Amino acid sequence: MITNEDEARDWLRGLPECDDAAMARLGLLVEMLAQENQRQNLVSAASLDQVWKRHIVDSAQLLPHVPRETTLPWMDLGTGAGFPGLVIAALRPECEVIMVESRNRRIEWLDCARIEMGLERARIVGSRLELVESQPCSVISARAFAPLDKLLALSSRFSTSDTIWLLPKGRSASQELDDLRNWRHVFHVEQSLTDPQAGIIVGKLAGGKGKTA
Ligand SMILES: C[S@@+](CC[C@H](N)C(=O)[O-])C[C@H]1O[C@@H](n2cnc3c(N)ncnc32)[C@H](O)[C@@H]1O
Repeated sequence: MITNEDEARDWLRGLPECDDAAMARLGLLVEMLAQENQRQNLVSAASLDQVWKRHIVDSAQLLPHVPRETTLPWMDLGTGAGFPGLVIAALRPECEVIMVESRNRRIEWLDCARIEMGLERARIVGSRLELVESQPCSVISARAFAPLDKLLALSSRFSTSDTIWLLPKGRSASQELDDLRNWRHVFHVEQSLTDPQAGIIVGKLAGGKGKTA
């Protein structure tokens, strides 16, 4: 278990994706986030003191659940301050990472951070998710975006039967799975990949799109 910022950075350096350039991109993100947080409330002040552990590692821990050969796009829903989308893009800059965000100031921040970090293949889609054109994605992630049933209803149209859904839910993970209603029989949690400690729900939708709620 990671207890402090040094351990968080050490954990990151252990990832196969985390070379010096990736670490530099993440360092830049942390610096820019601290500055921008004085202008707009991107993350809580308390979590900014532990930004490597609470946000960077919390985002990066999704990567080991995606086989390296997976052909992306990776779509991140409600990216907000950049989590997990910007962290994934910093660690896999060769991949197309699509970040969907609806709030104007956050869209501006995400685009500015993307440019400063040199993430040419990452894309910010500044729109409500409901209005985004459908396209199949290999990975769909969402942190603190919506309860599971609503999240699946909003975004199943981006899923195929191979799409890996990565949903960091923390302590509410098992409760959210218990509360699944409309999607209970089509959303399959890949038990072998479920990490109860981190509270990440890893799953697939049977037949791609499930039942519309
Ligand atoms: C609680 S924040 C979480 C941000 C980030 N994923 C994180 O974990 O730090 C949820 C974000 O989703 C965005 N959002 C909410 N509803 C949305 C929608 N329908 N389409 C796109 N973005 C949305 C909000 O503007 C906000 O930035």
